[in-house]
Amino acid sequence: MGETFGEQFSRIAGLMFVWSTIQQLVPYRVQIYLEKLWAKLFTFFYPYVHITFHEYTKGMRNEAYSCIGTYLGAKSSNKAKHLTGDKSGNSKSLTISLAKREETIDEFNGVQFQWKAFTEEIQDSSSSRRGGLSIPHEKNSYILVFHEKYREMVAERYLDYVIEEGKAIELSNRKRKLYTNKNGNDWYWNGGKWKHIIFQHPATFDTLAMDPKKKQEIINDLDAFKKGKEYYAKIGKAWKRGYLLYGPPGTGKSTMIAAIANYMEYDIYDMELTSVKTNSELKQLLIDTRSKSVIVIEDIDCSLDLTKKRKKKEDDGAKTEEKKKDDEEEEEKDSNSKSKVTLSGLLNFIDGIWSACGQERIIIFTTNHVDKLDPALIRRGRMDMHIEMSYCKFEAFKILAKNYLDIDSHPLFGEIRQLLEENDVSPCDVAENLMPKTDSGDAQHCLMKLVEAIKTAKLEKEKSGDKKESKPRKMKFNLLSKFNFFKQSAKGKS
Ligand SMILES: Nc1ncnc2c1ncn2[C@@H]1O[C@H](COP(=O)(O)OP(=O)(O)OP(=O)(O)O)[C@@H](O)[C@H]1O
Repeated sequence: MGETFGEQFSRIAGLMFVWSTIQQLVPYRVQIYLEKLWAKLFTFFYPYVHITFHEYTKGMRNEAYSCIGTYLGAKSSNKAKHLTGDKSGNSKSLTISLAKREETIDEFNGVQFQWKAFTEEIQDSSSSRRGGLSIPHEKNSYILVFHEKYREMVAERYLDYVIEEGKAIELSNRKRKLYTNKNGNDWYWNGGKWKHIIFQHPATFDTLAMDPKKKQEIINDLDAFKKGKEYYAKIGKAWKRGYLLYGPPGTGKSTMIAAIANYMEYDIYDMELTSVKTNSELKQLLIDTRSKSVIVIEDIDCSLDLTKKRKKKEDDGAKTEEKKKDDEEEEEKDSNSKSKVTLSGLLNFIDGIWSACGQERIIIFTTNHVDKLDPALIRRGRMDMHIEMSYCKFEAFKILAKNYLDIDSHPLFGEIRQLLEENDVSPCDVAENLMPKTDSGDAQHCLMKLVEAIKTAKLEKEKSGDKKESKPRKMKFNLLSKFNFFKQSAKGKS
């Protein structure tokens, strides 16, 4: 495979010329015989196979083309002479690709494969026919050339390898996105059902304050899921996993979502159910999501009145006809202003439709009130893991103290341990007190502040006589505002 494309083409052209001359000189019967001989001769003189990967097929962008481009760019950056560099908004670093008409050799299992970036200029004949200017546009493709004895290797291993490698490089190089189906201003919208911004959030499992054992269980589950492609295919199930995150406000449910997305290197789709009008719109939204993503429905109990129908059946038995009618009218008014997504629509969303629209997705529901949810929605198999995000106990506190104050121990730790055992304090409230307000704010000062805050909250609770109810958070932010805040502050710092 030392020849260039140019040399190969001139050899083919020579052979073609000989063949067309023969065709004109000999009778038809002899031509048929010669055709067979020609096929053998052609293979003998030119034993190479060409495979073309176009950028677009049937109007759709060909995923293989972009994976091949990424792979070749990475592999040939120190070999090919003409390369192009691109730093598009979606990529973390400079992307190198083969320049137009550039060739390169790739080696796989000791065999050499020749690649060429091919560009064909096409005149738009329809516009010139109508008297307008004919606008040239380009049709790009990559051509792979190999000796025909490697046909099997190419079909069974080499192409899979190139595409998988390309995907992996694309994944590590791309900026991840946070999508929403909600109306908003500063979102990038590409005509589909979702808009997006770049997802940047610093949360990791290291910074997440929770019981270390529980945390490890989640990490193990995610690891198993990541490696589960063959397993899910073997058992005939869609490659997806469902997590239900429940717990009081400020215990880190959204932070956990960010940590999961960062750990898995997935995009996030924040599904605002109240903006989805019908079940078919819900289905379309799901079909529009890409693999390697976390699909989140926050505060599922508030998004839809999923429990209404079930409860209504139970209550209806005890009502008078007049009361029933009044309630129905009230409900109708209510439902006109609300989403029409039903529980069964949502259940289809979780299992049925999944299999039809690709793989490798995690779906997360969050709620402050797990007891309000319909059991059908959260049964195991739909929500595979139920994760309780609870109040801050000492182990979780130590993680926050390390994150915020960079300390592993302090004389006040004993008292704090005791206070956290006796009182329900959310990690959010602990974090707020541990955050030094000025650069000179020292650990001692922050820990004292925390002790005081817990004691004051305890006294207030005792005064009001309500020992169980936790104080609701002053303001409720959705996932997008929370994550966008991190993005803005990261921008501010850079
Ligand atoms: N477990 C935790 N580990 C680390 N930080 C936490 C944790 N819980 C809360 N925080 C801090 O508190 C803030 C609020 O937490 P977060 O929004 O994740 O809670 P939430 O459970 O999603 O709350 P809500 O139910 O009100 O939406 C976070 O930005 C983070 O700084």
